[in-house]
Amino acid sequence: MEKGAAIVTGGGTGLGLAISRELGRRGYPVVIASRKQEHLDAAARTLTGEGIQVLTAVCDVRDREQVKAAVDAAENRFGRVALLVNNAAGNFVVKAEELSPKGWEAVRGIVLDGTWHFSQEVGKRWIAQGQPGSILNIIATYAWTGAAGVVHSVSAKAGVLAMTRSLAMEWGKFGIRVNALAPGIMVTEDAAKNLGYADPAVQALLAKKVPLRRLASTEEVAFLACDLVTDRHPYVTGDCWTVDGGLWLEGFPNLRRFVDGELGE
Ligand SMILES: CCCCCCCCC/C=C/C(=O)SCCNC(=O)CCNC(=O)[C@H](O)C(C)(C)COP(=O)(O)OP(=O)(O)OC[C@H]1O[C@@H](n2cnc3c(N)ncnc32)[C@H](O)[C@@H]1OP(=O)(O)O
Ligand SMILES: NC(=O)C1=CN([C@@H]2O[C@H](COP(=O)(O)OP(=O)(O)OC[C@H]3O[C@@H](n4cnc5c(N)ncnc54)[C@H](OP(=O)(O)O)[C@@H]3O)[C@@H](O)[C@H]2O)C=CC1
Repeated sequence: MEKGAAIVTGGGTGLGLAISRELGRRGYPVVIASRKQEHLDAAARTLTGEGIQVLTAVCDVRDREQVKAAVDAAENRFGRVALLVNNAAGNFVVKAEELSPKGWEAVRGIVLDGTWHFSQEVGKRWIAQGQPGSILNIIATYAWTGAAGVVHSVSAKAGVLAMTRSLAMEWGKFGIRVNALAPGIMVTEDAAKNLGYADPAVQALLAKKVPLRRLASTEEVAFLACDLVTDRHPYVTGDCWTVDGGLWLEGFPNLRRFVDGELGE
């Protein structure tokens, strides 16, 4: 039987691309949604070349109308959406006292509002259609520990974790599962640039802080993400799985020290 489609926000780059590839390998047509056509086109070429069915949707997750259009396009092309992965994010290191209202708004809008827009848009359709579904929200361990230097992202990811648990409770009776995944540090292009760890020397320092003594690959995180969002674990809902090599137990790196020039201790 044809599987419903999987929507992956931010599916053109980094972890989102790895998740899209793994879902494709598991037989799901994927809909990759993000702002930049060039990200989507490059990813679509790669995935199509690997035999995966792909639809691209140019979409800013902060804009409800664009989100609705993306879900409409997914349904028109593949009949039904079965899975949603809210992976899109924005982030940069900033001193809390210097963060501008628009900087706060940008990160909160992408992470918290974007996750809400897509979740409600697919959730209400699943309920109206009498169909089950599964949502996975990509967060970070600092959603529960807090972290210095990224107050906007921390606050938004904590909101997403609370949203995950709340929607799991409300929508369980409709057969809708809602979970979260907290990856460890991965070297993806924009994250490494925006958060200041593009330099391999900095990556080596970060790896030393991880109990498993290495950073995460997008592939290993994607594998767990796909286990959680697909029907491999049908009794898991409202939970957050961590795949970070044990880093959060040691404490997330203090990014404020990076902007204050106190790197290296
Ligand atoms: C080392 C160990 C690591 C270890 C770290 C380990 C990883 C930690 C977890 C990682 C989590 C992630 O989410 S990684 C995901 C990283 N990926 C991304 O960020 C890709 C997408 N990012 C973006 O598009 C942009 O960076 C972002 C700013 C978020 C959104 O873009 P927009 O076009 O919407 O916004 P803009 O108009 O450019 O900017 C909006 C406002 O934000 C301000 N702003 C933008 N960048 C700013 C900056 N660097 N510092 C201050 N302020 C900034 C601008 O000045 C604007 O405010 P005004 O001047 O007042 O107008
Ligand atoms: N990298 C890391 O170490 C960690 C990452 N994470 C989380 O993993 C996820 C993936 O991050 P990663 O792959 O590293 O980073 P990327 O920057 O590669 O991924 C972010 C994606 O979000 C998309 N995006 C950004 N803004 C918007 C928007 N307004 N509307 C739609 N799409 C948008 C981007 O595409 P486009 O530019 O085309 O819009 C991009 O594909 C994020 O949720 C991040 O918070 C968590 C812990 C650690």
